[in-house]
Amino acid sequence: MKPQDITTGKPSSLWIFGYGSLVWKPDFKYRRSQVGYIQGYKRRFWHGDNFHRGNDELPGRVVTLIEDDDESTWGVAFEVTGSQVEESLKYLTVREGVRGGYVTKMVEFFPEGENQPSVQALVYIATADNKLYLGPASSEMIGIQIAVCRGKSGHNLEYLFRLAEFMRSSCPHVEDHHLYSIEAAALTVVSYVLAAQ
Ligand SMILES: N[C@@H](CCC(=O)N[C@@H](CS)C(=O)NCC(=O)O)C(=O)O
Repeated sequence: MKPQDITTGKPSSLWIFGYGSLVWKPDFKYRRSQVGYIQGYKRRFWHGDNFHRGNDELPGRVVTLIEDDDESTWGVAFEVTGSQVEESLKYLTVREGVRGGYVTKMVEFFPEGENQPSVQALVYIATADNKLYLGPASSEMIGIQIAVCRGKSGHNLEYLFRLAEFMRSSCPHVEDHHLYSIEAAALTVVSYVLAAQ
């Protein structure tokens, strides 16, 4: 049972699992963070984004989680405590929910390293019934789409490259073929554009 504030009944601490922009841009105050993974999901660039990294005419591509019992997804969990709980949830409700179309779920988070106990963590997932959901496409097509999209938070390429940078630096043992094949496709587009200039 999660510790609750006896006056408000609200949780006095909460873990929030990030696997996309949250791993490099949480933008909320937290007590501590921990690299680790969740089981039963794979990360895919199958969600559309018409605000942060795209617009209505050219929606960008961002990540969501797809259920798959044989897969796991690495990212970062952030522990928020006290007033940070309400502040982070209020912020993420807008960033992830209102603007991103994500819904919340509780999952089991496994910190990296020996003998670290798992914890329950809140995660934001965009499901296939979401109006922004784009679904599967080839790495080449996703790379091209990312290479030409930008939104209010910046270029879609930044979103892709920073996630790839996080995985290489913090999870070098993880071979995320989906992520790195899209990165390679986007870099090919960028190299063609630069060569044509
Ligand atoms: N929920 C995932 C994905 C989050 C995500 O990438 N959400 C987008 C909303 S569509 C976002 O916050 N983008 C901010 C940005 O791109 O700077 C996570 O835990 O990291």
